[in-house]
Amino acid sequence: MSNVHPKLIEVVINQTPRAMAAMLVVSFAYLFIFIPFIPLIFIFTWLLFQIILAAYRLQNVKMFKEHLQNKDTIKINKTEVYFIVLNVFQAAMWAIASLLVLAYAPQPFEFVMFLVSVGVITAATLSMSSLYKAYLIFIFSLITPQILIMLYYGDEQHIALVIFIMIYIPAIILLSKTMLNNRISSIEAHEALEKSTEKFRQLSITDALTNIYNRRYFFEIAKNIILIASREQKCTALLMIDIDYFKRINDTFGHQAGDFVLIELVKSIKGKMRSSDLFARVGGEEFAILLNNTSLTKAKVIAEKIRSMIENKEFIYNTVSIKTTISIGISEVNEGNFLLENIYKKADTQLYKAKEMGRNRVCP
Ligand SMILES: Nc1nc2c(ncn2[C@@H]2O[C@H](COP(=O)(O)OP(=O)(O)OP(=O)(O)O)[C@@H](O)[C@H]2O)c(=O)[nH]1
Repeated sequence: MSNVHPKLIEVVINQTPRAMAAMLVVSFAYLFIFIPFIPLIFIFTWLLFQIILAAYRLQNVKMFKEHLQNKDTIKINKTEVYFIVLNVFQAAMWAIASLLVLAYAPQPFEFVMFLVSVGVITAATLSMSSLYKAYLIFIFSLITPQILIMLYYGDEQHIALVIFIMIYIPAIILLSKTMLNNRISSIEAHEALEKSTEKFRQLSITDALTNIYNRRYFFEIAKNIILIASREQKCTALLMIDIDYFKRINDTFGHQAGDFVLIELVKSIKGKMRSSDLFARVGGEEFAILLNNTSLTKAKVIAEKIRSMIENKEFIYNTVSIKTTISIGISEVNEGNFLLENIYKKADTQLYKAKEMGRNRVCP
């Protein structure tokens, strides 16, 4: 990414249109104040350039938006350089405005231009200090001609203003730096909060042992999937899987070996699933798989593949080989059966049947 945080660029994107509107208001005020003194051709050409510059700066903001969206670092950096160039031009326009006043308007109108520059710098502190480099270049390009003009007059009042600006500029830079640091801290705090919220969300929907979804999340999401499937008239099937005689594994090899079998079994089944399927641990050694876009016939084939894979698998725990089997009950979503509770109950009944029929089998 660019050296500047995208959120800081977003601040500039939001502020620039307002800053341009204010800049044009001040430009028109300049026109009305100095029209009696400055030749029309100069003052209107100057105003025209200000309007063109404002249009370019709005276009610059659009480019920032586009490149931020595409996360195109190189183009963001280029747009930042373009932003700085446009700001230097903007500062130059105010320098030209001051020179026109110097050349055509009587004293003490140069003070008006001085105040305008101080006003523009103050506004820029609010609108563009997020792009700090650009901001510093802008304020120095804007204030240097003013200092030179004040020094050119050289009397007490003008020198007093130079002294004022020598105090004001460091103060406003300090203020802008504080504002920038506060913005960065609040962006970082916001990001940290988003990360921990996401982490908590993940924890709240995931089973800690097997890392697949938990029962609560399964019921939450399965309802929506079934609703969409029934609306789109797509078939969906539910597999209920239970490990056979799992208690024996715990009793024979220990609880940790049981945990190991659960983890490895989940990994193996996961390898056979599509990303659109919903796989969850719904009980101690009980799992549910909602197969999206799958008919009962297809679900039977998938269930049989999973069953035989587990039957043939050796779970090697600390050099000890553990063998196990699973029983699977199936039910499908159809016109008369699209309530999750009913579908779940049906699959559970079929699972119970599979157990009764001797286990290690699929019961549709
Ligand atoms: N290691 C381990 N065991 C668990 C976990 N959750 C549940 N169990 C055990 O799973 C076993 C389930 O036993 P039962 O409900 O009797 O079922 P089973 O022995 O699998 O027999 P059938 O289901 O009838 O084939 C119990 O001993 C539970 O303690 C877990 O997270 N880790």
